[in-house]
Amino acid sequence: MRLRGHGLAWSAGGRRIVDGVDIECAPGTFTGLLGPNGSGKTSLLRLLTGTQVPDEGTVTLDGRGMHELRRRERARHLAVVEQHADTGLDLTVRQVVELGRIPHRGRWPSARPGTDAALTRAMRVGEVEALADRRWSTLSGGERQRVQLARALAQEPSVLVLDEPTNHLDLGHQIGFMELVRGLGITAVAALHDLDLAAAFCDQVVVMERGRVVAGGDPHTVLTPALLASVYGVRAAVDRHAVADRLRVTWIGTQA
Ligand SMILES: Nc1ncnc2c1ncn2[C@@H]1O[C@H](COP(=O)(O)OP(=O)(O)OP(=O)(O)O)[C@@H](O)[C@H]1O
Repeated sequence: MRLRGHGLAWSAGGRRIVDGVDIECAPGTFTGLLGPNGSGKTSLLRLLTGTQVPDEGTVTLDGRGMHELRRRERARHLAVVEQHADTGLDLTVRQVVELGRIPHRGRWPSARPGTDAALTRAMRVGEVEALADRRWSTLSGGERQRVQLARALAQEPSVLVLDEPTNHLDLGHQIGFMELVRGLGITAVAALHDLDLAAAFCDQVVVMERGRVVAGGDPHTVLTPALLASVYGVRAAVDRHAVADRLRVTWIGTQA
């Protein structure tokens, strides 16, 4: 599905947090949303998912207004992995993942646990089968992130929205997570801080600064030393790693 935000603006605390943003995520592509702390990435994602209503502008999913969709219908198309997700209840991992099935079957928990193929698949793909009977409250940060991804996968969405999904993950799981999201072949958009991961896995990156989009497009075109200096205030070299054959960002220092 095509996710599009047009002319999006949102203010809070007397300040423009998102300021005239246009963004388009083509079907089946992976978009990395980049930018310094406080630049508006989470706020923009909340507008795109319909969690927050924009003051100005529109969000559409395959041309239909996000707010025309009923909550359940929206949840059948679009899944969200938030930065600090919490269930509010002390559920087991299997129960948390099962929450993702509610939009499809309208009830929870399942009458016959283990018979839902989508649930079983999401547990397997998210690599959380071994944690199935553990209490959510006892999980590590990285384990919680993987369980939230499994819950989102259980929704069988066409669009996946992720807010800093790799921030608690070890190196192997970071790479595995990005490979997994890319391999799903669905429309995905993720706020990311790791520029190397974004360049390696995203079809396009969109860079925010003070609520505005300041650059967007192919990571290799967008992630230049000049952009990193102006947006992050960092002197950096950008080259292609000889062995990995991937774009590599090496920071040299902050700008004097
Ligand atoms: N409800 C709110 N009321 C007031 N200010 C807010 C509100 N929500 C967000 N902000 C402010 O808006 C700015 C953008 O926040 P946002 O969380 O979208 O940034 P971000 O790019 O996701 O940051 P980070 O990389 O640190 O996660 C911040 O300065 C934040 O303090």
